[in-house]
Amino acid sequence: MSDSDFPEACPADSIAGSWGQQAIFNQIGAAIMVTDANERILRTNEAFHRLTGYRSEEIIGRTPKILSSGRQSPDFYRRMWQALAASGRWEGEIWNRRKCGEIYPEWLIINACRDADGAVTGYVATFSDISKLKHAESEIQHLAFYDPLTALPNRRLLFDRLEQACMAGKRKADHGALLIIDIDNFKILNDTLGHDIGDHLLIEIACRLKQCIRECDTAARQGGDEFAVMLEALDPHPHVAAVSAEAVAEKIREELARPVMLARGHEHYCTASIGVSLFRGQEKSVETLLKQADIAMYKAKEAGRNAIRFFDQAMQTTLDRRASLEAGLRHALARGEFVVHAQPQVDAGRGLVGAELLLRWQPPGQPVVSPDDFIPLAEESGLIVPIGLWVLDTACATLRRWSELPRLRDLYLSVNVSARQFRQPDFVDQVSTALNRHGIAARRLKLELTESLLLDKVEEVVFKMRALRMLGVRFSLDDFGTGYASLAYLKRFPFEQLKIDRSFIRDITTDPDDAAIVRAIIAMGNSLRLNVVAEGVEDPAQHAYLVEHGCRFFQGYMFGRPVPLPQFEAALNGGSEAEVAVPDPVIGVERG
Ligand SMILES: Nc1nc2c(ncn2[C@@H]2O[C@H](COP(=O)(O)O[C@H]3[C@@H](O)[C@H](n4cnc5c(=O)[nH]c(N)nc54)O[C@@H]3COP(=O)(O)O)[C@@H](O)[C@H]2O)c(=O)[nH]1
Repeated sequence: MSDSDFPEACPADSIAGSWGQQAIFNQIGAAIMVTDANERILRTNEAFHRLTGYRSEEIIGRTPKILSSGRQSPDFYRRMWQALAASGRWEGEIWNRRKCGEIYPEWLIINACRDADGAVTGYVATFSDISKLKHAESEIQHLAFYDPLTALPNRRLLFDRLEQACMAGKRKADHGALLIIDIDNFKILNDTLGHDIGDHLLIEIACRLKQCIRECDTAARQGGDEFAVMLEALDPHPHVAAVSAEAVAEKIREELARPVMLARGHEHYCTASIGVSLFRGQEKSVETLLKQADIAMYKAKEAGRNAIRFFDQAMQTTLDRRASLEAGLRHALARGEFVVHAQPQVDAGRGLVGAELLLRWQPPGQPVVSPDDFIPLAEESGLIVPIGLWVLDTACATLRRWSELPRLRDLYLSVNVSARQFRQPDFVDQVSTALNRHGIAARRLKLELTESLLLDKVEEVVFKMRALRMLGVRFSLDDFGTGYASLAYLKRFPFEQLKIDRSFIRDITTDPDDAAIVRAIIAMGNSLRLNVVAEGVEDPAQHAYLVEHGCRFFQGYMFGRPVPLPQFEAALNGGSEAEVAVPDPVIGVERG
């Protein structure tokens, strides 16, 4: 039965009396209470007794005040009576008290009863307990705004609170600070010890973060191993605010560095990289603030992790430059602004065995942009996929041309393949399409991969490499020594070549540690039957040392700097070879 079932114009006692059949009244699921015009209770039903705990004889003749919880203000009741007087009806949420003293929320509908002259003769109230509904609502609310694992506010709630803090900051002129806290090497812990242990660590981190901040601050989990802390009302002076924020960041860093006892007896030492950005009022948007703190956090990572970095103007300048570079990069391919340079690779007798193709970006009217500046950007934005395809296609087209020139047809060409490009599901197809389109021998194409690619989804990487090896394509491991892969680990991957990173070659004749590392890499590489290439060879002393210790292939300024591809081809194909700066060039055939 709904409230509309009650007649609008009828005397209350007639409802009580004429519906005299208490049995019918009692079958109604909602609690019902009928009062006279003075609010004296005339009649109630079974549902009323179940809900309030009062029996009929305890309640008849009393007023509904007996149910009052005291939670509603006098103003609330004033408005309720105004509505009843005006429209004869009121509906809303109200907190009442059961006989046992328990306070509960109910949805209450009151209809005024009037006689034929329109005078109020009483009221009929129907109500139901909405505790379960409220509980479900608050659970939904919790799930929407809190992280289920750590019970910390989630990214959404943090965003709301940042917006509120910025609005409050405008009035108070105080600076606040946002700290982005990323747990170093969390992925390794998760992958090696399992997700349960990873979860355990995240919960412990959440507890420690809460201990480091004041009641008015917010600690949140952004997702994964990234947390955030919002510090409010620090100081009107940015320097003072920065000092306070740094003190909290340092406290967090120290607190997180204390050992954590994980399940199965693992004692874990955790470090964190923390980025800080100050804010005041609405000087910047919350999106900008989050971005800035994030950039500062990446600076902390770049500084070797376990560090704190503040976002500052220099970082903003970098950000602006990156944004304009990215905008330009989006059109660079379509506008034909990319070119490739080639750098020779030689054997121990200085015979040319191949070349590496290196990408250059030449925006019109501007200086050439170094790949070190635009490749990371292209990777982040995904543009590396079409750009990498273009390089691959250019390499195949070049090999096709070379195949018809006797002095060049035995050379191989190496191209760099970024992790994101390699991870494309159709990467194998992309390579084989490029090979077929130009009809070249796949063994002349060498793909340079870096160690970082080998640390994740190993089976997938091996599968793709094997598929391409079956076509004849060869693989070179680039920048070896800078990552984490050991030579034993490398045995799983079908590499044919290994390039010692140039940072080890630079001081090889003066730094005994670098020299020892290089000797070990050459010895192990040779024993694994890999062609070891030393890159970055700049002078004869480095070259002599490398030859003496068994290195057989070389790349570096000593044998030729990267030059535009047409210049490289012209020099080798009948032109002046000195232009390629390959001293004593002997066009050789690759060994091994
Ligand atoms: N995913 C792709 N990455 C690419 C591509 N083209 C280049 N790159 C990567 O960019 C990084 C920088 O490259 P670059 O500025 O071209 O530097 C190369 C050489 O110029 C430099 N080099 C070579 N010899 C010497 C030397 O004797 N001294 C010295 N100081 N530098 C030297 O080394 C770079 C070659 O690096 P590598 O590829 O590791 O062999 C670089 O990481 C490129 O990989 C591309 O098309 N796709």
